[in-house]
Amino acid sequence: MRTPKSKKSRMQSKHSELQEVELLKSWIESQQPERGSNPTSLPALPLDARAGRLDSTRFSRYAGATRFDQLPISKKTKDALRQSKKYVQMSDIQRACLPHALCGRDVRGAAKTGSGKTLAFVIPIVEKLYRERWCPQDGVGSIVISPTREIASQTFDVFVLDEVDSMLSDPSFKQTMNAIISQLPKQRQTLIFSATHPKDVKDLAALCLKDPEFLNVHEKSATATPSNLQQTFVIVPLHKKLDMLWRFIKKNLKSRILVFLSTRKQVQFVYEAFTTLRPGISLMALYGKLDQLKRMATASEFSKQPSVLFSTDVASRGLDFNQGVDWVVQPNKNVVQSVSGKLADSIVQDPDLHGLAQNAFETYLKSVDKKDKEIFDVTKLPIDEFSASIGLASTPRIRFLNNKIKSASKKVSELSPTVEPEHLDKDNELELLRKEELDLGYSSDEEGDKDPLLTNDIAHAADGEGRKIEHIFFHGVNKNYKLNVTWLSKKILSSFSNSGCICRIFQVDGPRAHSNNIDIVPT
Ligand SMILES: Nc1ncnc2c1ncn2[C@@H]1O[C@H](COP(=O)(O)OP(=O)(O)OP(=O)(O)O)[C@@H](O)[C@H]1O
Repeated sequence: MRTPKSKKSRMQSKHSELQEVELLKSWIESQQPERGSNPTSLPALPLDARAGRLDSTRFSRYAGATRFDQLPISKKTKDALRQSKKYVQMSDIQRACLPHALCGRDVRGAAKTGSGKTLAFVIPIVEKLYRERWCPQDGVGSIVISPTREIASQTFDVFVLDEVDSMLSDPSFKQTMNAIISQLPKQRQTLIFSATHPKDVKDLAALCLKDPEFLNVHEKSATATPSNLQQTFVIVPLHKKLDMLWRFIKKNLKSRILVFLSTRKQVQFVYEAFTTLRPGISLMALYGKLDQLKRMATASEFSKQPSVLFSTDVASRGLDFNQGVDWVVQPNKNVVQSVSGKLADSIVQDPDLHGLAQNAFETYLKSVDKKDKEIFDVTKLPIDEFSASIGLASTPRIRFLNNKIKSASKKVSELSPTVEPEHLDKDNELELLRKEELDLGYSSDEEGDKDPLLTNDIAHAADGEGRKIEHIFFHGVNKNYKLNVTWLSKKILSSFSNSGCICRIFQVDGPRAHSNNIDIVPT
C-alpha cells in the first residue's frame, strides 16, 4: 500500500509540476513546426540529441522527433509510455500529428487502420489538460467521439472525432454528431482522424476545423489497410455461403476467426445454429444490442484462445485484438460440405432456431436492399436456394421483396414494345418469371446469373425437315410476370438471328407446359 504523501511533499510535487508546465509551454511555443509542414519530411533528430532546454534561451526542436521522449510532453506521460515498454519510437502518423497537435493546432489526420492514430490524439489531450491544470471542478475537458462504444471514452477543450469516415457512413450518427458540434464552444482544439478521406470527411473538416494541418501519411498508398495484411476473396453463391463458412471453420479449428455478418439477427442465427452443430471450436457473438459488459468480455475472450467471433460491423473498426486474427481461405467447391440438411433437422426440433433463421433471412435481404442499388439488386438473389441453405423448409414470404418484384415486373412490361394485335395469341401467351428465376435445367450446383436467352447452353434437336430446334425452358413461373411475345421474339432474334433455326420456347408451370414456336429467319 502506498503511504499517503505529507502536505510538504504534495506542495513540492505541485511546485515541480508548475515548473514543468512552464517549461513545457515555453518549449512548445518556441519550437512550433512551420504551418503546412509535415514533420515526417524533416531530418530525424540525432539519437543522442538532448531534448528540452538546451541553455537559458534555447530549446530542442521537436518537429522531426522520432521518439516519444524527444517531445515536449510531461514526465508522467513519458514514464507511462516507458513503463509499457512498447511505446518508444513513434509511428508515422504520430510523428506527423503530435508536433502540430501539441502546440494547439487543429489537425486532420489520415492514416491506415492500425497505424497508431489513437495515441496521436490521446497524448495531446492529456497534455493540454495537464498544462491547463484541468481538474474535475472544471467540468468536461475533452470529448472524443468514436463510432462504437468499445473505442469511445467520454472525456470540451479538445474535441476529437475518431474514425470519422466510418461515423459519417451512418446517417443517424451524422445527425447526432451535427447536434453535438452545434453545442461546442467556439474556442477549442479539434482533431479529426480517419483511415480514408472521402468528400463527407472533407466537408465535416471544413465545418469544424480552424486553419487545420492536414497530415496524410499514407497518401501514396493504394489501400487504407496495412500492407502486410494479406487479402483474399472467394466468390461464393449466396446459398453456398454457410456451407463454405462451416467448412472453413472446421478446417481452421486452431485459429481465431472473425466473421462479419450483415445484421444482428444473422449473427444471432449463425451463432446459435453453429453452436447446435458443435464445430469443435468455441463460438462467440458480438453485436450492438448486447449489454456493454458482455461486449467487452466477449472481445477480450476472443483475443485469448482459438475461437470464432461472429460479429456485426460493431467490431469492424478501431477494435484492437491483442494477438491478431488468423484467417486462411482455401476454397474448394467440390469438397464443400452442406450444413443445410443438418440445420434443417435442428430447426425442426427447435422453434427458437426456426424464428432466428427467419429473422436472419429477412434482415439479410433488407441489408442487401439498403446497399448501392446499381450494384446490388435484391430481386436478383436466388432466394429459394438461400432460404433452403439456412435450413428453412419453405421460403418465408417477405412483403417488401414481393412489392419490389411486382414493381420490377411492371417496369419490364412498360419497357417492352407494344404488342401488335395480330401477334397476340391469347392461348400461347407466355408468363415469365423474373430473370433470375429462369432455370434452364442446370443442376442445383450451377452458379451464376445467366441470361437464358443469351446463352448457347440449351438443348438442341431437329425438326422433321432437319431444321435445328433450340429449346428454351422456363420453370417456376410466377403468375405476376407476363412476357410480351414480341419482346421475347426480339430478344431471341438478337441471339439467334444468324442461326437459321427454330426456337421452341417452353414455359413449364408446375404440371402444365405450354410451348410456343418462333421461326428465326436467317438475316
Ligand atoms: N508508437 C507505437 N509503437 C508501438 N506500438 C504502437 C505505437 N502506436 C500504437 N501502437 C499499437 O498499434 C496498435 C494500433 O494502434 P491504434 O489502435 O491507435 O491504431 P489506429 O490507427 O487508431 O487504428 P484504427 O483505425 O483501426 O482505429 C495498438 O495495439 C497500439 O497499442
